[in-house]
Amino acid sequence: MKTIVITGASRRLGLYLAEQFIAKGDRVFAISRSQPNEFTSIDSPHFHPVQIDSYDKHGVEQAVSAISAKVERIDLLVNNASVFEQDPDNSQDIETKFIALFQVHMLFPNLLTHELKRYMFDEENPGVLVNMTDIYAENPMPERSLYCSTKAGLENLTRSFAKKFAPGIRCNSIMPGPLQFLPDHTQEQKEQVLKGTLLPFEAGFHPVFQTIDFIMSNHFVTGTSIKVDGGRSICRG
Ligand SMILES: NC(=O)C1=CN([C@@H]2O[C@H](COP(=O)(O)OP(=O)(O)OC[C@H]3O[C@@H](n4cnc5c(N)ncnc54)[C@H](OP(=O)(O)O)[C@@H]3O)[C@@H](O)[C@H]2O)C=CC1
Ligand SMILES: Nc1nc2c(c(=O)[nH]1)N=C([C@H](O)[C@@H](O)CO)CN2
Repeated sequence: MKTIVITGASRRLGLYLAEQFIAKGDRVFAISRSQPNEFTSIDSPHFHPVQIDSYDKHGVEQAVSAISAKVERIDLLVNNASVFEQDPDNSQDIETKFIALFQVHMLFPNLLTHELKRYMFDEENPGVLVNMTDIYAENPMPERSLYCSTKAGLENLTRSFAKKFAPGIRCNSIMPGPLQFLPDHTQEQKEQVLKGTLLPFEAGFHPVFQTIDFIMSNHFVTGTSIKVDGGRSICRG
């Protein structure tokens, strides 16, 4: 049984990963700001919801307090929480929005990783860190510059972590493409995205689970990023 910590676990990819690892027989600490109904249907003594107030320093303290009381070893930390928002129309709102995105995409993952690394660091059996970034970290959408730049920051942090923590922790990122649209995506937006994707379909979340499984099983992979994007990153203009 492995011990897995996932942030942003209340819905979509985070929830999917939690369910998959529980189904595999692993122990999961699901960090989220809310306790969705779906959590009650995960009927396992190895499922541990960890509720936090927000993705900031206080939230890290809440998560670490709950997790450290129950673990001696963490095999995988997935920094998954994310805010997918357009840039504000009003430049006066940039500071507030930028700080919020920085907190979720960079500060929280950084602080949480540093607080939990003592449970992951083992030169004989390195723990694994996976940061969820985005293909748009490399080739940004100008209308989402705050989102893209903070995801790019998480990309860079991942490489720093790989250098800092080797050989005791292996640190990598996953850059997804269109996994699953959000409810507020219009049909036109969806068609636009898939038209610019070599494999033009919503992949769903399983390809990310498969990629994490690969990263965990391959002991010579660290400091890199794996695109799971249907070829969108070489196709989008
Ligand atoms: N879905 C896709 O097609 C793609 C996804 N990705 C990346 O993959 C990861 C998972 O994607 P997906 O499941 O769609 O992510 P979501 O947009 O569904 O958000 C995931 C989690 O992030 C937290 N979150 C969302 N909005 C906010 C907010 N405004 N303030 C604070 N926390 C928030 C929530 O955590 P909580 O549970 O605590 O509420 C939520 O469960 C993300 O890092 C995303 O950037 C990248 C490219 C494509
Ligand atoms: N936190 C999120 N980040 C991203 C999402 C999402 O739903 N939540 N979705 C994308 C996809 O690119 C989607 O918009 C289809 O293009 C990017 N990041």
